[in-house]
Amino acid sequence: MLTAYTADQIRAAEQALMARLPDGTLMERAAAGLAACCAAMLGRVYGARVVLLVGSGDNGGDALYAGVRLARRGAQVEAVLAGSKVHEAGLAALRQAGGRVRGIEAVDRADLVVDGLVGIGVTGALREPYAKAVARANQGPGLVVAVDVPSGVDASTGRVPGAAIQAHVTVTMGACKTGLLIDPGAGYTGRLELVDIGLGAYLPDPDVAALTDGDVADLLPEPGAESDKYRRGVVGVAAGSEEYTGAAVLAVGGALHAGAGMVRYVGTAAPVAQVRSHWPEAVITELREPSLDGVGRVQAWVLGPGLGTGDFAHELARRVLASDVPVLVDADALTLVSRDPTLLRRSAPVLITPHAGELARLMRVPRERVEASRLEHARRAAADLGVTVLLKGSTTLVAEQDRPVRVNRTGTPALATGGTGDVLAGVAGALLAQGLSCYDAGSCGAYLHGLAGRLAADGAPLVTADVAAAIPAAIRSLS
Ligand SMILES: NC(=O)C1=CN([C@@H]2O[C@H](COP(=O)(O)OP(=O)(O)OC[C@H]3O[C@@H](n4cnc5c(N)ncnc54)[C@H](OP(=O)(O)O)[C@@H]3O)[C@@H](O)[C@H]2O)[C@@H](O)CC1
Ligand SMILES: [K+]
Repeated sequence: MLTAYTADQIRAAEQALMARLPDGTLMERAAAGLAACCAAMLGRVYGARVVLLVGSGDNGGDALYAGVRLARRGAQVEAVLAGSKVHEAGLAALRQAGGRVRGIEAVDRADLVVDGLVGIGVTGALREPYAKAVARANQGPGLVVAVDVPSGVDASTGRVPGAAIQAHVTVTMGACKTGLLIDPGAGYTGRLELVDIGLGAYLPDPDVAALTDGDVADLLPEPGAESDKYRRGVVGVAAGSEEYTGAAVLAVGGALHAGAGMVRYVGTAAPVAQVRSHWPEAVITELREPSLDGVGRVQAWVLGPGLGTGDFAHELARRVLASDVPVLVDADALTLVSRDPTLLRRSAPVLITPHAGELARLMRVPRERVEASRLEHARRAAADLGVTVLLKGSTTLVAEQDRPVRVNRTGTPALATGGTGDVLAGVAGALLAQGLSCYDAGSCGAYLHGLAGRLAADGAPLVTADVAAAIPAAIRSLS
């Protein structure tokens, strides 16, 4: 599990650790780790041109002391001092090691730019001259390594209120910061490298966490020898409509490939015909009325993809949500719920799976506000609605009250095509039916869906049906 922390949590841990160590020890450790990463990026240190962007705080200090180490190995190190003050001891050490102070034009001929403008101490949008320095470094020819956090990214939230460094690599000190995992900040981070400075024992419960292959393998249920279809979980799928038949096919496909013991599909004539021809193994009830009479037992429901938003869909949603099993609420069902919030008054668990626009509608805020502060809105929706929230996007978040928000890091831009959300709903619904909590089903579902998207795309555009088909390969790839 990759865990991440807010700036306040990091600062508290650093203070506790620093109290037990001689002055300067942590910065020395940070600089040593940073210099090693820079050397690895450069390949050959001797003769390389390294430009340090140095702000007025300790983030700049880290950059200066890393510069000292690189200068001692023969790099030509130049420091651009952007702040009103500078870490004086660090600058003196750099000068002594042969480093020079230069203007910002130095970045135009750098092999490597080390961004030490601001770290966890930033507040608000970058001021001048930092913002101009950032723009020039981003356009320059050199590789860019961010110290601790790309300057301009809020370490605690991932918000990017103005200019920000676009890093190839971010070398983060002690522990990962939340803002490096959450968009838009995650998009500025590049490859993430963690330098151990001994903070581990002083860290509290994480703010956010990202699952790894091993975590997901441990969380997924393993069908034992005695498993029958009921024990492996029966998932009900209420999706598709006369207008939208494909969503039903994709949601059922996602559920079947994610290990559901059985899928019971309910829908009207047109989607029923499609589901029947694609998935002969699905057990189908054709609906003339919005009723679940005679549908049989399920352990969880997937509700909403392509369902429509008329009276029929509303009544069917009401009946599904009146059941006493977990329900995953997606797509059109989210529209129904935002129009009629009483639908969510139930005691069994609910997992909602909105994208930013759908969450904005549910929370009655502008979409841009959700996009800019995804973490805050996912958390708030979970608390206000009393449900588990899976907020889709380039980094999908799963929020539940009093738990670290789970961030999914397996996503791929290839998945930004129509219908992939229907597959995800089926996958996560199948995991719910197999007994996973909303929190685990949502985060494992997003993880597998991302892996399957990568396998299905394999460097080329993908066909959505291939994502469902790649779920078993994604599960096999975990071990
Ligand atoms: N503590 C430790 O043990 C360890 C800490 N470590 C390192 O220290 C870093 C934290 O250092 P920090 O606390 O000095 O803050 P930091 O990120 O350098 O920024 C503060 C400066 O930024 C400025 N500034 C703020 N907002 C701004 C804006 N919008 N636009 C422009 N400027 C702005 C503000 O300037 P001022 O307003 O004072 O002019 C202030 O002086 C941390 O990320 C890690 O790299 C490691 O060595 C490990 C051990
Ligand atoms: K930085």
